[in-house]
Amino acid sequence: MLHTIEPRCLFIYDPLDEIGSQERKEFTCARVEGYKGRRWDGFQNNQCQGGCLVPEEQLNAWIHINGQKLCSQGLPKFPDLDIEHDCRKEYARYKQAKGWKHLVVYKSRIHALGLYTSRFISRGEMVVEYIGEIVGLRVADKREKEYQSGRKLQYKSACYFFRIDKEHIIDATRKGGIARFVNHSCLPNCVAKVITVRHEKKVVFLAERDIFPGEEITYDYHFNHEDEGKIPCYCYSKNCRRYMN
Ligand SMILES: C[S@@+](CC[C@H](N)C(=O)[O-])C[C@H]1O[C@@H](n2cnc3c(N)ncnc32)[C@H](O)[C@@H]1O
Repeated sequence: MLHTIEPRCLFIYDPLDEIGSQERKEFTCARVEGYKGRRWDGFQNNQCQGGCLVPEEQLNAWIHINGQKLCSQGLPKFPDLDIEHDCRKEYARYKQAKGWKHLVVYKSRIHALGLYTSRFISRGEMVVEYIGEIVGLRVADKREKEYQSGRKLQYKSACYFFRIDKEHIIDATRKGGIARFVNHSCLPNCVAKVITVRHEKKVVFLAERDIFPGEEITYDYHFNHEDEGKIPCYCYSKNCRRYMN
């Protein structure tokens, strides 16, 4: 399947609409792939607003490793997403507190691997940064073909491109962080946002609501609806649009 990295293919998505601003940006996850879904083995049936809870013993293991408490008591309060707040400050806080330490890559019932939290995350908190190589469209096009060709088999089944603006893509395929494992949901618990820190663009995922230990971290990929071929969605949320594009 093809990725949507050409400008004409990409949906112009404004995450700021979702957090109450009129300002428009142009970025999204740049990935298209058909997938047949997976059985729900190993997962509890109790859903949390489209989230996904891992088996309890697994969660206990993570909490044991991370030394985290299951509840939000004692954690600092973060501002509501409706209220304008300084994302750069939140970014600095995340970096200082090593905010990614509580995130775990684990099998997902949505697709292959997913990213989970082992601790409570408050609404408005920065969850993770999408890290990778920043490349131009031409390089991204070339790499896309390379990844899709038989030569790089390990990258064939998943693509880790995130478009940050008209000219740049973050490629997390070979050099990337754990945010590349964040799956799409039609009822996500995070929203993606591009911020500028010291003249550099960063992609950050912010919690759109409180997220509980064991929940899978998700955001809405906002794939372009005009892409040829429908890509089935397996987010299993109650308002699933059935297709990612
Ligand atoms: C950035 S990867 C996400 C991580 C991926 N699960 C992995 O294990 O590498 C994006 C790809 O995951 C798959 N995916 C993510 N969310 C999905 C969903 N809701 N339904 C179907 N496939 C999904 C699609 O193949 C998509 O192109």
